[in-house]
Amino acid sequence: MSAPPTPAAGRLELDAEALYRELLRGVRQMLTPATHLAGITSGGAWLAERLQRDLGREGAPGVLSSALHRDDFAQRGLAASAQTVLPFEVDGADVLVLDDVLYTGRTIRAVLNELFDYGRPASVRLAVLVDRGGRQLPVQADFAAARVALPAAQSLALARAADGTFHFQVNEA
Ligand SMILES: O=c1cc[nH]c(=O)[nH]1
Repeated sequence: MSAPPTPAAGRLELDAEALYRELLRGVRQMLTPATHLAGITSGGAWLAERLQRDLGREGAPGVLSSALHRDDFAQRGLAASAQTVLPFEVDGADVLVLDDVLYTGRTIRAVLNELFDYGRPASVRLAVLVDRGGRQLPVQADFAAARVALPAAQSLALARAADGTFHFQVNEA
């Protein structure tokens, strides 16, 4: 159900607002009334917040932080990043995890551990704005609004303007 691969352009042009609309369409098809959205901080949490609103859902979505379960915790320590907030009962829940960019799969592994610290969900699915390949773990998205191939030297992250609109930040290492 994911979009076909987008050919990697020499100069990457990713329209985050267009991809958001594609994500909204995909997520709408994945939802049941019992599904809870939970976004990975920070880009995924922004996506979940806007999706929750655009889907006309009550309350706030969950926020998941990978900080406590990162496999490089020893090197990085605890960054002053947002904390996990899950405003629903995790036991038995159907959880749809949102993230901006799926890359190695390590963040997803970490937030799954985080989620299971709060309970035993009935199911967990993953929807992302961009799948950039480069997986190091057996993780896949149930929905990706776009698939792109990027050189390892480039980092890609979602940014949010003051008016709430999205764009991508591409950085050369
Ligand atoms: O656990 C994690 C998550 C993201 N990136 C890493 O290198 N490790």
